[in-house]
Amino acid sequence: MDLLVAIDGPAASGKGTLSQKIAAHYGLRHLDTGLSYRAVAKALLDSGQPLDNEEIAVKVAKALDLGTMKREELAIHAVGEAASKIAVMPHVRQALVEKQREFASLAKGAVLDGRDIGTVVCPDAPVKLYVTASPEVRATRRYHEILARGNDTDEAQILADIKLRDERDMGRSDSPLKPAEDAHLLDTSKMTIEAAFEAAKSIIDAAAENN
Ligand SMILES: Nc1ncnc2c1ncn2[C@@H]1O[C@H](COP(=O)(O)OP(=O)(O)OP(=O)(O)O)[C@@H](O)[C@H]1O
Ligand SMILES: Nc1ccn([C@@H]2O[C@H](COP(=O)(O)O)[C@@H](O)[C@H]2O)c(=O)n1
Repeated sequence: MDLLVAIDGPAASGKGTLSQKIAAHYGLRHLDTGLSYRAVAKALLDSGQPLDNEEIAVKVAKALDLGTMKREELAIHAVGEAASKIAVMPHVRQALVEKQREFASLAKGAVLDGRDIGTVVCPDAPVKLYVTASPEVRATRRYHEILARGNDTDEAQILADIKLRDERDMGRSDSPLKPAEDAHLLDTSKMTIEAAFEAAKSIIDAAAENN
């Protein structure tokens, strides 16, 4: 299917899980754009460089090859926090958005997920979803995810981090996280992964019929 699906939402809302399932179901390529911000942040952390120097961060962003990003290496909670700090920098965003748009245009049908896909990266996408869940539900999901990876963690701290990250992502001046005007809202707080997928599928199938 030649279809572009834009999925946005806050941290741990389930947009990545949903995007993967949608991509597999419709035979589309998938780009988790959060990984690109994480990759830049991790490269800076690993090389002992500051997270608040835009010039350095832009160089790293421009050199990034989206094809080399490895989810397992970038999934660490602290890398997500660092990513949201460099994501406030307009020139870093510009460099990454360029690569993300290229992915979207080269692919014959794709799912992109992130924070600004429906509003900035692919504003003309025919299907846009804004996936959300309460901060408490998201913190509990992330807590269990970290425990399942065999790491110890503190759920209250995760909730505090999630709230801070929401503030940073929704409050920045460049490309803040918000639903596109034509996005379908999907609150998964009380939905299983399967139920969320079924709801998303109905939205996508209806949109595909109308196009
Ligand atoms: N509807 C759901 N019910 C229960 N657990 C869910 C649901 N959706 C996702 N999860 C789980 O919640 C966790 C976070 O999901 P996921 O990684 O997809 O979120 P995300 O929005 O992509 O997060 P991030 O922005 O931090 O990458 C995962 O462990 C996933 O399995
Ligand atoms: N399109 C995007 C995607 C991500 N970000 C920033 O990166 C952080 C990490 O993203 P995850 O989805 O992997 O959690 C996120 O908190 C955002 O600050 C972005 O700005 N735009």
